[in-house]
Amino acid sequence: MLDFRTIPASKRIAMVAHDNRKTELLEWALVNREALSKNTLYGTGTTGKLLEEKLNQPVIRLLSGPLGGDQQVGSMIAEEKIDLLIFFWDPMSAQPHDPDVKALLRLCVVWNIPVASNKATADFIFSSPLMNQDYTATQIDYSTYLNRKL
Ligand SMILES: O=C(CO)COP(=O)(O)O
Repeated sequence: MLDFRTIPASKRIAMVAHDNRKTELLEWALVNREALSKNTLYGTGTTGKLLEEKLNQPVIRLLSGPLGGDQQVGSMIAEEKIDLLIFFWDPMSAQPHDPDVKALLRLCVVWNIPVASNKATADFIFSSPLMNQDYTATQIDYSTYLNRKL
């Protein structure tokens, strides 16, 4: 259940792509340039730089993924500073920072953050009426889980 609260309709969107999927993300971003321009964009180092050039829109740049960028995005999610993640990760190649990628995707589940890993999902999210509403993805209630008997 979504909780309609304080976050304005403009979303704080983190955008990340592995090297083999950067072109795909840039293509999607260009097609959706107008919708993206209504939001605040964050990106890992290289992805952020390429997006800024392509969109001619400021992208707040974090570190490159292998240097800690994924962890920075995860930390922002845990601090409720990111509303939505578009992460085109590479399903065909191992990354040196695979544990960071997994940790980021895990935190998205913990904090109930919508994640797009491909164009189809990104399109579904961007065409959702929820994009124009004030909502915050609230943390799943883990109290039962945490109180469980071991
Ligand atoms: O490696 C990444 C995500 O795991 C992305 O990092 P860059 O945007 O710096 O290429």
